[in-house]
Amino acid sequence: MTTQGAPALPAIEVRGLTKFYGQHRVLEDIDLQVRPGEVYALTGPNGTGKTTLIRTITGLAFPNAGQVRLMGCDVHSDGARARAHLGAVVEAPAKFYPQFTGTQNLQIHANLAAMAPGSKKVGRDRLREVLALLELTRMGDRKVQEYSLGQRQRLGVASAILTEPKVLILDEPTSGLDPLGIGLIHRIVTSLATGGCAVILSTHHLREIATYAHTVGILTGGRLVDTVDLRARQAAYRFRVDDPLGAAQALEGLPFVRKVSTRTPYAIAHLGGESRVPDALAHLSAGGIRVFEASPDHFDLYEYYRERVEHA
Ligand SMILES: Nc1ncnc2c1ncn2[C@@H]1O[C@H](COP(=O)(O)OP(=O)(O)OP(=O)(O)O)[C@@H](O)[C@H]1O
Repeated sequence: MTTQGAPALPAIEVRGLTKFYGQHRVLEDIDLQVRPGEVYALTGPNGTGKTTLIRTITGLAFPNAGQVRLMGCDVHSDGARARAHLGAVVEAPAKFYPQFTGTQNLQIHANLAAMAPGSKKVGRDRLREVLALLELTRMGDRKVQEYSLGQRQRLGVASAILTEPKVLILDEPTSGLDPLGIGLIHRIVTSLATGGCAVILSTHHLREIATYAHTVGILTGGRLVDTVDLRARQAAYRFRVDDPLGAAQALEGLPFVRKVSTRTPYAIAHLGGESRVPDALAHLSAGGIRVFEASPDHFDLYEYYRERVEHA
């Protein structure tokens, strides 16, 4: 993700999105932005609107109010140009022609993608490359009807990344995958984001997502009730001390301390990084605070989510 100089413009921009099914409001005034290189995980209880939001962001469903822009193009009024930047799996597992092989299905997808304005041609090398990336080389010449659920799921991700999109949107990409398959998807998503791709994925796998997403959006009852910046949360350290309030006062205002709070018997400080821990300890000692323990204050996304959803 871009961290220096002017922040990159959002690759995905959702403003004031509201959607009804009949009288039922499924999405209410959703705003979100995802920058190039950012992984945004969308989570929330069953039936709260994640798939509807993803369908609307990808242009498959129309909102009653609001706007979605992909790389600056409106996905509903300028759909072909907006989707030229997009790779997506919106229904899991993705739909394929069961009587054709995995390679043939990817070729069909590549041919359709080539019709989009400004698209580049996908060669056979790229087909082989994505099959290898998703560990499907051995299955490439087999009919999709012979694929397991997990293999079909991986073929869906292969088709989504085939054209090297700038925006990748995946609805529950790891459902039905075994632990190694889940790890594989995470590695692929991370590597695409490192290359500048903006990613939205919906998931119920909170503990895994906490290890590599940058941002988590919590959707309940069709409202985005919280947006959690995971990197900011994970920069916290806790100090077990004899006087948590005194420790917080000693740390507050130091140039490398971004935020301080207390949770007896701890003072929690958001530092610029691990290298600042000795500096913090020196200041605590100079302030007459006795420190018994210093450690990273791991953010428990699952616990946070539970509280947030229960009190939404
Ligand atoms: N085509 C439709 N017509 C009418 N109601 C719909 C339609 N699709 C979804 N809904 C309703 O919209 C709400 C949100 O559904 P959605 O599938 O977006 O939830 P979700 O958060 O993705 O759920 P899950 O975690 O179970 O996949 C639900 O109440 C659902 O019944």
